Amino acid sequence: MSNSRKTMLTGPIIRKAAVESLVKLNPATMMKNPVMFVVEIGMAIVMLLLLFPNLSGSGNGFGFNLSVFLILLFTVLFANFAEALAEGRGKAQADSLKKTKQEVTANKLVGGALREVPSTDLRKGDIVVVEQGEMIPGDGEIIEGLASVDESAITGESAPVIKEAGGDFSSVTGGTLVVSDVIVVRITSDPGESFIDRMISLVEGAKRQKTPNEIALSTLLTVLTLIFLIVVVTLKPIADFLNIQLEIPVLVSLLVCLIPTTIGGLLSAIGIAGMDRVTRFNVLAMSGKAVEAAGDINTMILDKTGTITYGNRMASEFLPAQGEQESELAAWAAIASLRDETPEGRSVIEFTKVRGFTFDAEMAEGGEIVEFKAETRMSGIDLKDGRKIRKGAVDAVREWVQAQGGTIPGDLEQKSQHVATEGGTPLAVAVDGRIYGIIYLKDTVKPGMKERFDQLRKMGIKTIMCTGDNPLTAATIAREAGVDDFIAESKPEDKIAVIRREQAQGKLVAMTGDGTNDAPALAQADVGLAMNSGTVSAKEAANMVDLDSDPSKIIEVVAIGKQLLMTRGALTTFSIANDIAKYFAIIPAMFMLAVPQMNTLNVMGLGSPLSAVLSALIFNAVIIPLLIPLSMRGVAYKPMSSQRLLSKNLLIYGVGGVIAPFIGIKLIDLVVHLWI
Ligand SMILES: Nc1ncnc2c1ncn2[C@@H]1O[C@H](COP(=O)(O)OP(=O)(O)OP(=O)(O)O)[C@@H](O)[C@H]1O
Ligand SMILES: [K+]
Ligand SMILES: [Mg+2]
Repeated sequence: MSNSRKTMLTGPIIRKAAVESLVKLNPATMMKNPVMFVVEIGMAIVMLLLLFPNLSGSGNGFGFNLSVFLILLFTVLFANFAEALAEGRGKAQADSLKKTKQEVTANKLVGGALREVPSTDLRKGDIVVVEQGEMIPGDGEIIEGLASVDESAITGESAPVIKEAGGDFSSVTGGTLVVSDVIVVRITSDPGESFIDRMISLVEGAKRQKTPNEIALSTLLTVLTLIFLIVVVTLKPIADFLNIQLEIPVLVSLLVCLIPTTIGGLLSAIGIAGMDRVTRFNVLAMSGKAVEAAGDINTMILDKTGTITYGNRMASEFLPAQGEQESELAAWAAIASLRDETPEGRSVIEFTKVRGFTFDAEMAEGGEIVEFKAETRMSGIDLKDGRKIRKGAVDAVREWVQAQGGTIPGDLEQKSQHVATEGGTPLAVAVDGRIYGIIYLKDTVKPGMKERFDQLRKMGIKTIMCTGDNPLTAATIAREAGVDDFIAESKPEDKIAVIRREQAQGKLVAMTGDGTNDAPALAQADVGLAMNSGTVSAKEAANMVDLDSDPSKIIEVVAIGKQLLMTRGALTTFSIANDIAKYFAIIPAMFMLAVPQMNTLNVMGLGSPLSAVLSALIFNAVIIPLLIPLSMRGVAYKPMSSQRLLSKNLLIYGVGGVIAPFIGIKLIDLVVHLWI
């Protein structure tokens, strides 16, 4: 994983955050966080009383008021610090990304000749030539050639990757380096809209918008704050009427202790840190909403090949049909694969050679290539002499042969079933109306898949495996990997159908994809994770991009999303439970201040009424920085059902939240009482 994305909380980031927390005191900024804004106003009122002591009546003395003022100031600063710290890490990443975004000279193709232009002048649709040792000047798609590209600037992965025209590995990113060969690239983004630009603004949080969940929660917190504000403000005239003296700094302290300052101070840090965890995992989420949606996923759609299995389906056996020769089957299989650049195609040629079979490569010259398509599930070549050669999914080839009036060998079914029950993929090979036999493509389920699917099941997530393979292979792999359900012989449009079906039942669906034909499904899914190696259209349709191009990462992304939602829930519970406990410290103290005979209310045995108020206020302030590490790291997460999670968290953070202030305030009071 990238070093730049592993940015730690270093000294400079912490120092910058400290300065930022002062800058954020600006009321215009504070207003965006109503809970903390109320604290700031309270602080301003107490400051006025400090400056103009005549404004209030007798008062509890300068020392007390100064203490209240300072504690309130630190309460706001702590909250600002939490947010600045969370933002700081992103800004540091953005800085390191900006360094990679240097202007380079591009070789633009204009009217058949090359012209040198600055990369910033490139527009969508321009064609550039990039040679060995040169930086790719902008995002684009290779239209000619093949090259190995060092993408470490964005992925952090130092091993170069092969990029080539056509297919699913044709997209290149500006700022990455061509380490060998030459490619012709069609630019696909205008200046300022490139992938790196988007990455920078994402990690910088420039375009950070509150997610629907966050908005709902902050609305709730604002309403709570308003209610307490009204309660506390009306307390004053009532007390005056009863001739009970309630000092303004005490009322402000009461208010600040009652309103949900802990979660109010940490809320945005939790959200930013959640996004940050995803980024450090080398996944780019286009919005916080996408990350949260990942946490709420009910259904996950996974490809078989490359996601659940390694995906390097290799030819490993030729099974000639009855009466056919293995050598002939091998030769036709190889000729059908001569121009098939898929891993499957290459492996057929490779295997034919390994087995020592020969074939006449010249036969293919002048022929018309039939590329592999997920829709037809076949590939091959139409020879110059009129013969048509195909290899592909057994049912597809069978239909193709029958359509030409050919016959189907009696043992075809049994042989392909044999391959399928072992979890392999059978490819039938045919020339015109004659089927020569079957190629056995082997693939292996990635280790640890069963455990991961078990975890998903515990989280209550249903997994559906989609594959273009036949039902028997699909069933074997599904069983081996432990997915809940599978769809075999699926075409790209079937994925959309599955997603729509699940969504119609009110489910949130996640999927991964890389090809152009995955793009509509990626857009339809609530969480669409595209592979960085994939096509531009797939990446644009998705709301997340995995820079490491590992489709099975979707499982961890869901876990990170869940952790974000849980962290927010846990700290909200803790915060509100805390406030409840504070009543017991501060309300008796208030009345004891006014009516000393009410000493029996001092259930916590606190030193004095004034030290009780200050201790509650200090606890209220320091709990914020104490919880910063938890907000940034996220609460510990074990896969289990939402129901169990909820009750577990209510127990830990609810009960813990009620108990903690009693202990904390009591301890603080022991020290504070020495001064007051
Ligand atoms: N290069 C190829 N030439 C001919 N047929 C192929 C080739 N590659 C795959 N096939 C056949 O086409 C079917 C569909 O392939 P496709 O890659 O679309 O889906 P898949 O890899 O099986 O499923 P997924 O990638 O969704 O897990 C395969 O099961 C196989 O039978
Ligand atoms: K509070
Ligand atoms: Mg595939």
